[in-house]
Amino acid sequence: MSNTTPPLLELDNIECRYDDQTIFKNLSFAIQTGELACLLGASGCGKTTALRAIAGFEPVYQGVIRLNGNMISAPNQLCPPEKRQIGMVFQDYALFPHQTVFDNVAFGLRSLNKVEKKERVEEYLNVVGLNHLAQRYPHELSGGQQQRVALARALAPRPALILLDEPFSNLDVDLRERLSLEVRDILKGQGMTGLLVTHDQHEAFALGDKIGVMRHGEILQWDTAYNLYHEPVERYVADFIGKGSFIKGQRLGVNQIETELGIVQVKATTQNEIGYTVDVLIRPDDILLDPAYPLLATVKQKAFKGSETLYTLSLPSGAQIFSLFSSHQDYPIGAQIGVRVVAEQLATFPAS
Ligand SMILES: Nc1ncnc2c1ncn2[C@@H]1O[C@H](COP(=O)(O)OP(=O)(O)OP(=O)(O)O)[C@@H](O)[C@H]1O
Repeated sequence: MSNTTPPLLELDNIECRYDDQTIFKNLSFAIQTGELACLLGASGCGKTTALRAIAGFEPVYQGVIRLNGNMISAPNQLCPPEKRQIGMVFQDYALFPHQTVFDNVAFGLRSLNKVEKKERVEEYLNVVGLNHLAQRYPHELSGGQQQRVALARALAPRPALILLDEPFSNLDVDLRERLSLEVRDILKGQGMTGLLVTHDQHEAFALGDKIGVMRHGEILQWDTAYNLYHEPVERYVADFIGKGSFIKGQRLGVNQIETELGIVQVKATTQNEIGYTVDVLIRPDDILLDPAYPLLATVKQKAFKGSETLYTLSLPSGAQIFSLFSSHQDYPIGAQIGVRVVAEQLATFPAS
């Protein structure tokens, strides 16, 4: 999408507070039409507060929030939540327990007549694949089905934006991953723009086109899952996203580092001068098993993951790295195996 397209949602230097506690200052990001974005961060970093400010449940003390170019929040100016054209899906589903699935989805459709309402509810129950359960009550549904009803209810009024607040965290791990991919397909199928907040990176990876990693009310990196994983701009992001470890190296050139794993290619940076020691981020998938390679690593731990096994390997210096090998390549603890780096453009950080 061209940079000149105005974003559907724009947060411009937002500040939110609870009494005298500032949760964030100068929070800025934008979401383009049709994009699914995600705020990812540890508990307490301010994700839900940001979502509530966008929904109109929290005032802003500085900055402006715009939806479709229109100001919806500014200091002392708050467009009411029900007038924002924003749908919400909550962690606890928030379905009305004494209403059927049909009536739950019909909740936001008061402006439609009976026939239109029936058509609209059926359309969105169809979208989430639950038309056959229209007359059930929430307690007669599984957690995944309840969350699909909540999604249908949020989508039925055809909002401009949908906000999802940790929507899968009450579900078991398998279902969580399956449902997040399913919800992504549903939202993409509807051309919907969405913002998810979560502390679960797998959920964020499954759903988000763009992910903002937050810490203490600040977005450290707003990027694709691939870039957050392979090209983190901050050490915190490197640690927070995925598995990995750091090994020491000496800079030979702008994009070459000498390490005990050999000379590795890194992203060009002017961060450190030639000869300086840096920390190189090594992800498990950067390491290849190569029996012919002279560098031997010792197996310290192994965790069977089904199709792959995650090995913790110790290098001659004592530094530890992780590596994912096919589960057919089975090595006992204590075995010595040849390994080498296969990745290019590894990320480096000032030595700790
Ligand atoms: N209503 C409130 N009154 C006062 N402080 C609050 C209120 N809601 C949240 N906070 C505080 O604001 C900070 C940010 O909370 P927020 O819920 O936005 O974080 P979060 O990243 O969504 O965390 P979690 O993942 O645990 O939901 C926390 O320190 C929290 O204790």
